[in-house]
Amino acid sequence: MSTTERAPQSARTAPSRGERIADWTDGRLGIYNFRFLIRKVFPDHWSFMFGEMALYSFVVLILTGLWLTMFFDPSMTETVYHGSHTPLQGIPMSQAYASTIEISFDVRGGLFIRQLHHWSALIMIASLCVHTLRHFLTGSFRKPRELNWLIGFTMLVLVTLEGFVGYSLPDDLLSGTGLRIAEGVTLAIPLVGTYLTLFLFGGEYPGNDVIQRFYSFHILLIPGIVLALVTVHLILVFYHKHTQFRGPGRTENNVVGQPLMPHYTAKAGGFFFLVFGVLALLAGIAQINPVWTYGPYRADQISQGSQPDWYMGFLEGALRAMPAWEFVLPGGYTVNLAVLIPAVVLPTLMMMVIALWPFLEAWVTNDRREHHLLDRPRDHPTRTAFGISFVSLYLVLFFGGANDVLAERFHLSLNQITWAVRIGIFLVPAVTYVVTRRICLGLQRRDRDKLLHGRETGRIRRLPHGEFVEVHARLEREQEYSLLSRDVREVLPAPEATDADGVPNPRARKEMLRHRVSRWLYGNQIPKPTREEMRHALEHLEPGSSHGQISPNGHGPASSNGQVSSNGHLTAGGHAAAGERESGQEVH
Ligand code: HEM
Ligand code: HEM
Repeated sequence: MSTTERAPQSARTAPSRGERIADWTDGRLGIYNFRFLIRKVFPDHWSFMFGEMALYSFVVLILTGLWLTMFFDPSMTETVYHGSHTPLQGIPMSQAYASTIEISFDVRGGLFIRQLHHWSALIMIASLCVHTLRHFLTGSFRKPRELNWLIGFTMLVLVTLEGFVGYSLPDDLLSGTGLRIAEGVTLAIPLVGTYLTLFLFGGEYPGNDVIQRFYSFHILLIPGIVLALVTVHLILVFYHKHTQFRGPGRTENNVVGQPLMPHYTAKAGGFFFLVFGVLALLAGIAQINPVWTYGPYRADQISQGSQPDWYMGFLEGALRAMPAWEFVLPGGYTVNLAVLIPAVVLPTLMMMVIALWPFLEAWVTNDRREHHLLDRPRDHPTRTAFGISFVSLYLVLFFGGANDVLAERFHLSLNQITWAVRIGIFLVPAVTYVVTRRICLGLQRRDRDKLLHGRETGRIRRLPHGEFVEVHARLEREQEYSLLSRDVREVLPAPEATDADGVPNPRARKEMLRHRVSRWLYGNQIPKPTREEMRHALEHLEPGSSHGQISPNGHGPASSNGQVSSNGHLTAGGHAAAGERESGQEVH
């Protein structure tokens, strides 16, 4: 029985308008059940902002794209230009091109919105590349995020395609040149190439349909799929919770950061306007895709010196570097290696490597644990070296795509540049791989050194026999803890060819392969100092300044900037509680 007496009707205050609205909405949508989201915790790290940048650019793309649909006419029907841009007066062109010129010169704010749309596309794809690289280098793709990695990867491919389809729409000379290449590449795909070309172009190139078809893909199909995938992607980020870098108070079982309301929402909101502002500034002052200078597409002309958008540069470079190889199969079927290898096989291989890497790593390590703590790139020298050498290959191909511009600007021979690119494709990634790996191992060695020999204090001490030495002090406990908590993977043991009874091991070949790949990934690492080594080292080091104690269970001191853990508790003194993931238990 309740002992609380009901307040008289007159003493109860009437619910405010806000409460009434909240009550009404809750009655229909059950929003009160989602109140736990308010305490959802987001860790803080600058590298997490690239995903947000991509997201905000996507929002700008949708808004500006909607606006452009009101003025753009995706028709290839020929018209004669009579608008306000005098150099094009009286020139026959498609309505798509004429409407793009009209958007640029006659629609109020048109050029700004077109440029905003284009700049957002460039920045979105650039942020996505950095976003992908950061996930790769920190190992955030490991269990349970493999599926989210695949979803992200699909979006990367789709958004790149969306960009290409987008800048094909204005039907100017540059877009037509790109479309001509796309047609050649589609035709070179064995078996299905001709059918695909027919589907895209509706007949002999350039046909009358391609712009109309690309338009449907561009404004409906691709953005629709990307929007759906982004939603699932973000729901999964919420569901898995964010990863975080190792540090005091951070474990595989908690998330330390700031809650969604009000901190994260305020920060994310501010960041949206920052991204929007920078994009608007670029659109306002930096010219992009001046289609009126290229002229309308004509099949007997190609655009000279103009370049595709940056994200297509690597494909163009691969095509330009490839020798003109082809052979004819019995029956008269020509296999065009000059196009097939650089534009189909190479990008497919590159994409497969990105998409399947998480599964390769999981298979090699036989690791079925969940990972919520991120690796520092140096702690995985082989993975990091592989990722950076991949980027270097991308860059070589990218510069190869600009071989004509480079030749003209630097007064070099086009053939020499092409040969440099051909050699560079093999040499640069190999050298980058070796150098990056050595740098990572060097950094690991430096970390070990800092742990065992402390940090330099800048204070010189004179010993009784006259020698001068610099005093080394113990690292700060937080840093010491972060360095010591590094996850060192073991190389899988080589399998025995036979068991104790001499029976051959049927899985020996598979296990040997696994052993070799794991040796490649995890072999030759710099070991962490052992407990004994640390104890010995600390006896000789001056005690450093400390902001906390390393707890006996090795969790280290909690962070001291007033952060909360996933269970939303803020512990006394502003220290974060290392609660169990979502369970609300405290470990400390
Ligand atoms: C990831 C999303 C998107 C990307 C990467 C993208 C990219 C592009 C690019 C690079 C262009 C060429 C712009 C230029 O003329 O210089 C373009 C044109 C266009 N886009 Fe998008 N876009 C995206 C989404 C959308 C959406 C959602 C819509 C409509 C709802 C849209 C509508 C248009 C229209 C109408 C044009 C032709 C007008 C023009 O060329 O100025 N876009 N897009
Ligand atoms: C339209 C494209 C994309 C958008 C809007 C997007 C957005 C985001 C955002 C806002 C986050 C949370 C913040 C962060 O960790 O950076 C995130 C996390 C994540 N993204 Fe993406 N992303 C996209 C594409 C990709 C791509 C291309 C990949 C990888 C191939 C990827 C893999 C991931 C993973 C694995 C996470 C979870 C990481 C963690 O919890 O630390 N995403 N994404």
